[in-house]
Amino acid sequence: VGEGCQGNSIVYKSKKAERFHVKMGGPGSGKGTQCEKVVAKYGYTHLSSGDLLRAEVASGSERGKTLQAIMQKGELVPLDTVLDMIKDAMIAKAGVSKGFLIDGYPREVKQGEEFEKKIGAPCLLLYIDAKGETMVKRLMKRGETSGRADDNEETIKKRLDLYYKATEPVITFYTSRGIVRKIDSELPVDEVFGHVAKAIDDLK
Ligand SMILES: Nc1ccn([C@@H]2O[C@H](COP(=O)(O)OP(=O)(O)OP(=O)(O)O)[C@@H](O)[C@H]2O)c(=O)n1
Ligand SMILES: Nc1nc2c(ncn2[C@@H]2O[C@H](COP(=O)(O)OP(=O)(O)O)[C@@H](O)[C@H]2O)c(=O)[nH]1
Ligand SMILES: [Mg+2]
Repeated sequence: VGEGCQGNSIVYKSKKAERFHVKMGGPGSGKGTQCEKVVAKYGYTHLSSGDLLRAEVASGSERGKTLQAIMQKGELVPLDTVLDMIKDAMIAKAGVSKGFLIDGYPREVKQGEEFEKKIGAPCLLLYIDAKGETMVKRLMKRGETSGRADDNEETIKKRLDLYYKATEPVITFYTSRGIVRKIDSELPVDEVFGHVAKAIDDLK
């Protein structure tokens, strides 16, 4: 789609001057919560790779069954599957979107490289940072009502391990490009959002 700029949230800028923001951070750090607020204020299109995958599972398709087994174990779905879903969702909105907010992708450095080859380079990565113990506490609480098969103690531990091993290096990768804004997510939701909004406004 485009060319341009930088990702735990990443903002991409395309040839058409659309913007692509990427939001990253560990499971339960508050990405989804902050994305909703960004959508309300800036009107960007929110693409959560996890939500796209869960929609495929909910459809009951054969592919969804395979995905569910991977997600229940807290492992990563193959790169091409997620990238194709994001790309299709972006193409569907390309004409009408003010910009894209990509949540929970890339999960590993290789995914980031493929995203740039097929879609474009981001110009802002919002890194929503919370402590491991905070993320576990939030996810256990969310699990009381989320109905998500992966919000249980055993899978949460695996998701966190994989986050530190595979996903944190993505942040290091984009830090070297100077597009990362680290946001402290231990603060109350509205204060976190104040910092998120400032990072986005600073791009303008
Ligand atoms: N790019 C992605 C996004 C998600 N997943 C799979 O979907 C699960 C849930 O992803 P997501 O909804 O992004 O959850 P988390 O970031 O772990 O937590 P949260 O919903 O709280 O953001 C992951 O554990 C993983 O199995 C994946 O493989 N690749
Ligand atoms: N105390 C507190 N809780 C939060 C904050 N952000 C999110 N949460 C809660 O933490 C849980 C995980 O948040 P979510 O947005 O789903 O995180 P994600 O996994 O990164 O997408 C939810 O139950 C939220 O209500 C925050 O800034 N402060
Ligand atoms: Mg989420």
